[in-house]
Amino acid sequence: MPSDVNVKICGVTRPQDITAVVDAGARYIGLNFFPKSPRYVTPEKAAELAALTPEGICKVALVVNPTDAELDALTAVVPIDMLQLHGSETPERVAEIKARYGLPVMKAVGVGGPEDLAALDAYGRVADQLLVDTKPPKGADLPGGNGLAFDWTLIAGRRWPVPWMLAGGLTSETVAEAIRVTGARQVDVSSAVESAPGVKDAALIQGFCRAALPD
Ligand SMILES: O=C(O)c1ccccc1NCC(=O)[C@H](O)[C@H](O)COP(=O)(O)O
Repeated sequence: MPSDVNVKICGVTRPQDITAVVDAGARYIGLNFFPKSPRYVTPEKAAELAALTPEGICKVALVVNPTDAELDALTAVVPIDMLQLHGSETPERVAEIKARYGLPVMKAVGVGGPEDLAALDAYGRVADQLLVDTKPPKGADLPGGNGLAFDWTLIAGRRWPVPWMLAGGLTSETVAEAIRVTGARQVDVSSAVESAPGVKDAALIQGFCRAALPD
């Protein structure tokens, strides 16, 4: 197991989730501002969670095709460290948001097949990080957080000029293999560390991080 793996626990909603993330050794938390998500938090709730998050844990704001007004309102209230764009934002919009807010931007790209790999190369030239996630199935309610994995061999050996994070259906049973196949140094999880949609489970978070992080 590589010694420099980082874990992102996405979709924290309660103070005890922050404690679980810290105790498990994860380095990122995802604050979900997508209203249709069971992990959605208001900016006010997110500000409370951010205040409980120690230095050294990266606070990532997850948004989907946000307007400038939405980002203005969010960043005025929540002290975030990174924006995660999880919609159909173009590379030009990514650059625009980076310039306007002066925050690092992680662009999520859905992978379903080899036809999706060119987008990773394009966003890898403008975003600060990539989130390599599973492309949502047709008709899915959510653009992410579906608990579905993609074929990791599609990205085996591929590299981009920016750090990247593997996501999509990872579990404590599969994350070590996913890291081995893809060479990922950062991994992201939401569904598999929940006891119910939107309810993070400390034991599952611990188990996932134990499986992903070196001894
Ligand atoms: O998690 C959500 O509900 C969500 C909703 C809308 C856009 C993105 C969303 N999640 C993005 C993430 O970064 C997830 O952690 C990632 O897609 C992996 O989720 P999972 O497959 O459930 O581990």
